[in-house]
Amino acid sequence: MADSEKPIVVWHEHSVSRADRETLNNHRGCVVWFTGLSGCGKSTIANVVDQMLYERGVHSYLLDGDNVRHGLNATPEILGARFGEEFGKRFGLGFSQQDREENIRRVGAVAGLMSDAGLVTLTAFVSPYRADRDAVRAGLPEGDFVEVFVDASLETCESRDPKGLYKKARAGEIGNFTGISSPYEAPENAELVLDSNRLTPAELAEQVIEFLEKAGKLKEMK
Ligand SMILES: Nc1ncnc2c1ncn2[C@@H]1O[C@H](COP(=O)(O)OS(=O)(=O)O)[C@@H](OP(=O)(O)O)[C@H]1O
Ligand SMILES: Nc1ncnc2c1ncn2[C@@H]1O[C@H](COP(=O)(O)OP(=O)(O)O)[C@@H](O)[C@H]1O
Repeated sequence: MADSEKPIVVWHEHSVSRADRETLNNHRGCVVWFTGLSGCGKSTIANVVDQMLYERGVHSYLLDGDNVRHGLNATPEILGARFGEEFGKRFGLGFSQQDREENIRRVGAVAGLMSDAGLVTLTAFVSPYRADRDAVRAGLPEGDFVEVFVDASLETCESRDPKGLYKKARAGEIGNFTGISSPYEAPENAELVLDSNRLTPAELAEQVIEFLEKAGKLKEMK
């Protein structure tokens, strides 16, 4: 590509800084990244944490895999139904390793912007590949990424199966299904491991809040 054809994008500095926004919010921003098998409890626990933060006056937002895959990172089927099959194939994200990598890259970028805006940003994605999660961590300022492994065995998740997906995956109706026909790489150095085989979502959410408090993320700044 000739130099004259290269797209030119230049970073623009904003006058309101992250520190300004954190002072206004009276707490720090960060990314709390929930990862684990489908059905391990990511959405449920993150939702309880979100509610607890809200009640404490902490500005938070939950990015949830199932929801984000309806909009920003819509699947080929959803996009195809709206804009045509060709468009869906080009821009939609499915569940191949590469599509999951791009899903997590984009979510990491959005979560980074939201924490820069001073929000405690909660994310609930299977995010099965260690390298993808580590890349999100590496792209954020030191200490911003709090990895929370929601640890539930495949047996536990399969017995919950609220959407009937494991049943379909076992029957071969869904391919590349995490834990069945696609890998899950558990974190090796997560900030927090939640025992979702034994404890309730409320107990586990309490552990997340305690961690955030100890890590100084909820500290008053005024
Ligand atoms: N093949 C396959 N593997 C895993 N999960 C599947 C699959 N197909 C559909 N689903 C449903 O999509 C949800 C996972 O989306 P994510 O964006 O979190 O996945 S990933 O991080 O890109 O791996 C996941 O949601 P949760 O059950 O809430 O985890 C499933 O409901
Ligand atoms: N710690 C837990 N103990 C028992 N049941 C749970 C727990 N966490 C979640 N559940 C239940 O398991 C199912 C799957 O939870 P969900 O939050 O949708 O998982 P994920 O988002 O990881 O797919 C739901 O029916 C939820 O009520």
